[in-house]
Amino acid sequence: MTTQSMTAPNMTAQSETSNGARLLQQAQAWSQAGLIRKLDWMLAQFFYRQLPELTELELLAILLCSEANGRGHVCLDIAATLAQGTNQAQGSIQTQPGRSELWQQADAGLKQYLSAYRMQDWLQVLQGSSLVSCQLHDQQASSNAPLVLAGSAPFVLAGTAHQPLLYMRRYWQYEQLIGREITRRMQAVPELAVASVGALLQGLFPQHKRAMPFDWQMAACALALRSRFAIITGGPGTGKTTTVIKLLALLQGIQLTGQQKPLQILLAAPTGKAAARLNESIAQSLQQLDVSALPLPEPEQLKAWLPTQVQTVHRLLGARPDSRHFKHQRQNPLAADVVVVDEASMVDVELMAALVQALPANCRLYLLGDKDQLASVEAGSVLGDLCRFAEAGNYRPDIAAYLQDLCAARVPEQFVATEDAPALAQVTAMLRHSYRFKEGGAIHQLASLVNRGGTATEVEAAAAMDPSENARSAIAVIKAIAAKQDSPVQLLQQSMSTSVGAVARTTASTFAATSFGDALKALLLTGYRPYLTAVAEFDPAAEPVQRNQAALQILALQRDFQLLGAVREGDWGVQGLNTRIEQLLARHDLIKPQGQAWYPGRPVLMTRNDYHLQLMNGDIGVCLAMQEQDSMVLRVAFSDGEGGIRWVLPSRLHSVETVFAMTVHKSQGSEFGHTALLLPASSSPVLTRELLYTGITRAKTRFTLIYDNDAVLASTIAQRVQRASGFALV
Ligand SMILES: Nc1ncnc2c1ncn2[C@@H]1O[C@H](COP(=O)(O)OP(=O)(O)OP(=O)(O)O)[C@@H](O)[C@H]1O
Repeated sequence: MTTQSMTAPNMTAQSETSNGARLLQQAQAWSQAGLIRKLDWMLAQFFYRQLPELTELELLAILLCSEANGRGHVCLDIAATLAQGTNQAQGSIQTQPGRSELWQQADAGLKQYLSAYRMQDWLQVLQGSSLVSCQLHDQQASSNAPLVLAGSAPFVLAGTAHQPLLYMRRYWQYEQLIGREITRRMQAVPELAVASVGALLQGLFPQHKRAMPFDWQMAACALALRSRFAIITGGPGTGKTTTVIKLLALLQGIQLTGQQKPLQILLAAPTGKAAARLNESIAQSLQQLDVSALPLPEPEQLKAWLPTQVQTVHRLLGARPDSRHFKHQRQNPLAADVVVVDEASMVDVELMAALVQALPANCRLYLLGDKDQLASVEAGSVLGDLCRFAEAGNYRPDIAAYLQDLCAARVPEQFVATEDAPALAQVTAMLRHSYRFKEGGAIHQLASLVNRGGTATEVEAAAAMDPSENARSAIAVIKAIAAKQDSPVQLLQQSMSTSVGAVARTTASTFAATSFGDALKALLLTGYRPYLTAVAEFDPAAEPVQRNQAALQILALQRDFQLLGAVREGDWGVQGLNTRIEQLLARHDLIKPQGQAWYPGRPVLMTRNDYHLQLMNGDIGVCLAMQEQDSMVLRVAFSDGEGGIRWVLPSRLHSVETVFAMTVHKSQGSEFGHTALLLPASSSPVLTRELLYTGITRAKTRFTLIYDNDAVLASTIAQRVQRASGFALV
């Protein structure tokens, strides 16, 4: 491909139609260069074939809208695209070395296309397009407006004239649906007998056990009680599960007091792994729940009314194989009075829309999650968008007074706002104190520092003018945290400059030796040795009970160390790492693959739900050899979530990958004893503060950051995930 083939449009001489054809030619080159996806180009081409009269700008809009969806945006933010030009477009680069020159050319070509049009041109063309329904509205428009179906055009132009947003129609409908359902639930404030509720609340949060004068966990319960929709957000270990169990106890306590039947409560999480983890922490929270001080005739009865089983959101909704549609939807809603979704940051806009549609009208919906974690892999960042008031509180004076009544403590002044503070803020609670990591503990310190972009306080973070400067100065603090004696945070600098060409020239056997430095090798060998030693000691002929116990032990040891990668592909992507780690472990006799895909000790990650095998996306299993009758066979051991083992034939596992290393995205919803995160050598759009924060917060006891240079670390801290959406509605 030549430079010329990717150059800019000639807007003047040609007719619009032939410009359209030329744009598609360019788009093909852009997709070959990795700037956009093939799908984006093909979509624009499809429309052009159907409607050859489409103008260049309409085709460009289709192309960029599709490309934006591919990067997780719900819509194309036209103003941001025009303002940021290349920066915005750079988000689509898949860090694939060797592509960069072509990519730069493609990027320059696209930039020229963008610079040829002003916002007015976009608005004019899109408003007049047969492909676009126009739903532009004034920012002040009522959020209670009924859902307008916007005809049947495949695209919808929404937002405002200053910030127009172009949607593929279905994404626009998802947003409308979610907004409408949330607004409806927030407006339907249930009747509360404040005095008796206050007594129950005081019983669950006795004064002497409160960590600080104003207990945010208690406030979260109080806020959620008065609404059919609420959000509880907070970092790891801030007590989201503990709080929601108390909230559910309160709701059932109110039922008991009023001699009503128990509420039907359903608990869900987006992945099997997250559901399994929530199952464990629910069990722990229930055990710790002290109901003795509750003003009820038989307080212990309350515990029997609390749910213990968590399912995936897909299972809850009744997913159908190979279908986007669920068993439960508007015509066949869930039988539930309360639905709680944990790890809600991982729920994408499509799944959230399916969920809210499946709720009966009076059902309460509570979302829990860490707003600062990476958003869902699919389009949308629903929790992050809905949590935009969480830091500041923004409670109206009447809500602050209500909280003071119920919690017998004043809401700190900085969190109280004016009468017209947004409705969403009144149902959002942020838990601000970590009980798992010692406050001031090194991992917690590191996570907070990264989360604030290197600034000392949240207020400074919000006001930061130069994120790069803050991020650079944060590195000295990170080094100081790691340098403390016995620090659970470790920094490991590793040269990662090996180019793809060099890798190709290196034989497989010498490659690992040259690529992993001694310190990294030592880290990996120490990390994997305990579980691989247990695999080697696994007795293939043991009785089933002993066998299961040994397998459970191996799975627990496997979770003690996990390497996380920032990207999938490239020199230091997860796929390459897994291959090289296998080679390293084989050289040290810790595994014996002998050229086979399946071998004892191979850890595998489920990449899709498999309902037949009852295995969920995110489940991790370990391959083990065992004796069956007279022959040795391989079986993969997965936890069954109830303290037992599910043994699966390797040949039945179609959607698995080796997981010595996994991506940070896949690690969401999981925790590991020692977590090591590897950042690649050069900055890329995928290296963001949210990614680093998510990686750090997977660590329970130790965290190691493997990185090449300070610059990549600084740019990772400075760069934020920004996803376009129209959730300014609630
Ligand atoms: N108010 C509290 N006082 C003392 N300990 C608490 C309190 N709240 C929570 N904890 C403890 O802190 C730990 C973390 O709590 P919990 O699991 O509820 O947090 P979480 O926010 O749900 O965590 P995760 O990050 O795993 O989602 C638990 O051991 C819990 O018992």
